[in-house]
Amino acid sequence: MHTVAVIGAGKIGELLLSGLLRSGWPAGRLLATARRTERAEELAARYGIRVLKNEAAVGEADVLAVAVKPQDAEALMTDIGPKVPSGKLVVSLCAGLPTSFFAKWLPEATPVVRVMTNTPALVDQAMTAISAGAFATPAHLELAEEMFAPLGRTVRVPESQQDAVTALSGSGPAYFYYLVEAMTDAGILLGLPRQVAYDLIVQTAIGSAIMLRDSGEHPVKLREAVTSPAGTTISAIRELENHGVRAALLAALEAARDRARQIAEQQS
Ligand SMILES: NC(=O)C1=CN([C@@H]2O[C@H](COP(=O)(O)OP(=O)(O)OC[C@H]3O[C@@H](n4cnc5c(N)ncnc54)[C@H](O)[C@@H]3O)[C@@H](O)[C@H]2O)C=CC1
Ligand SMILES: O=C(O)[C@@H]1CCC=N1
Repeated sequence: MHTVAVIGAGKIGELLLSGLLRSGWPAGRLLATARRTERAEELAARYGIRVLKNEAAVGEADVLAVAVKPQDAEALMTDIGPKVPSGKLVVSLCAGLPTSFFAKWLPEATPVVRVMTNTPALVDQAMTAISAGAFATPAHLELAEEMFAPLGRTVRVPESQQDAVTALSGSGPAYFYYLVEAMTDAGILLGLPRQVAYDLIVQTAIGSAIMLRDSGEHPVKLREAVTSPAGTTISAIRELENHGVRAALLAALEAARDRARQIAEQQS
């Protein structure tokens, strides 16, 4: 079994650590690094893992899961890149950054796998897309899948699609939470107590999501089944169309994809 070091264990790094532990990955095979001492102590106490300095972790682990903000990746790689022994696998969780970004600092031919996961990893329902960089072999992709499969679903995509994936599923949970927040407000507008409105919409979201996953039906069919002639739903749909909600979603995801590209340009 491989030893994985989560380099920069913030929100996403902690999701990976906790997911691996829930899946039975031995604590002795997990390492983490953190910038602040209090954070290091917190992680060690919470998960019973060793939290080391970056240099010690990169020396000891076989797999380096880089989970710092993209804006912190250059400083991190300048620091640790020359100290990474050859033969390690680097798994980047960073939005925007191509695998070629990391090659600049790593020993020649170090395999890099780029992944984009999302926060439902906390409940083992993540969507993780995995791409091979130049030197990553099928065995490296399998190892990355072994790490992320316990957190939810995994899919392989060409690296050229990762910015779109980031816009769609990486940021995706935020759009659904935004929708729930806005629909709860709508319930308040219609006179419902906040908690009642919230409970109604959360259960409706869960039920709708499970139907999307399990029914095998296209979302258009599922929506048509709710939309009665001259009924209530079509009145709401007309307003969504009048307010350009579909066009807003297209523009929003394009903006997220463009921001991922911009992050890469700013860091290169
Ligand atoms: N939050 C999200 O939903 C998602 C985030 N990501 C990606 O995951 C990465 C991390 O994001 P978050 O966890 O949200 O950020 P975060 O800020 O919570 O975590 C990053 C951690 O890295 C630490 N760090 C920075 N430089 C370091 C260094 N030189 N040595 C050791 N530790 C260092 C920071 O102290 C922090 O704890 C980002 O690249 C982001 O693009 C990917 C998918 C989803
Ligand atoms: O907002 C961000 O940049 C990160 C990447 C995907 C989700 N959160």
